[in-house]
Amino acid sequence: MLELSAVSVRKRLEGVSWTAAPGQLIGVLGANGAGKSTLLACMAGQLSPDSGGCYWQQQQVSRMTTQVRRQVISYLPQHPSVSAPVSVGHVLATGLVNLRLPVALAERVSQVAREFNLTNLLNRPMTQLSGGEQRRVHLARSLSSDSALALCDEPVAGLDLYYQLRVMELLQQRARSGQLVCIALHDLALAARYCDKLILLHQGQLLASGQPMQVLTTDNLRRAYGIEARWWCDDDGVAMLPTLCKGEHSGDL
Ligand SMILES: Nc1ncnc2c1ncn2[C@@H]1O[C@H](COP(=O)(O)OP(=O)(O)OP(=O)(O)O)[C@@H](O)[C@H]1O
Repeated sequence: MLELSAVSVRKRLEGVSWTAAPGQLIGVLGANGAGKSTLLACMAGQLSPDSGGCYWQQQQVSRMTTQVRRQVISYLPQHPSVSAPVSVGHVLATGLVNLRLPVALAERVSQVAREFNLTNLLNRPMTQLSGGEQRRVHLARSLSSDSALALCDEPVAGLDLYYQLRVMELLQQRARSGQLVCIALHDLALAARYCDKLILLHQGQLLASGQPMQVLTTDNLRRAYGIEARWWCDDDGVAMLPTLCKGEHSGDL
């Protein structure tokens, strides 16, 4: 069980509380600057809260050793960086912190590469990939470990439509196999279609949480984003047409 209890972080997040059980795909939503990345970084133990706490199986994340945290939590930040000109295969292998045997490691790297259509890129340096290809490598790396909690900040940003759907399905599969997966997301239709539960932030505070259609209400969307939304749903999925609210805006444009 993941439990956030009245977490506040340097005026960027204020008193956010919620819980989530393993086996769920959780979407963290909100306008630019709402606090999504701050929340994920805090859950990953990259930022320590000023007050409150983030607990995984009753252990405070900020008090875990780095080694334990890397075994329990995989975290894909919004802007991961690779400083050295390393190959795709090398980046994938560094994500497999829980595997020690070289044969098992090599097999798992091939498997992950196949899953994310990266087999042909395994020997290429990261610096020679397109933005979307680099994103897929980072995603593959963060989802390749058998950590119990996976945190991904905007996993589908910069991906084409095929890979957006493919990645959302993979994230859903991870959740169905028992992982707790939390992602920050801007696409509300993908959130409605794939996530089990949504957390909607507004100006660093929790505006709503629950099942997608309980959270994505007209009032909440107007308040959080300054938009009106029209929805279409059928057996194949969910689509949304957003329009700006007349005479008001949630941002600072
Ligand atoms: N390193 C930092 N130091 C101080 N304030 C920061 C820092 N990073 C972000 N902030 C501020 O904290 C608030 C929340 O930022 P955060 O990155 O969590 O938003 P977000 O919801 O992820 O936004 P986006 O959708 O634009 O990625 C914003 O007001 C931002 O300006």
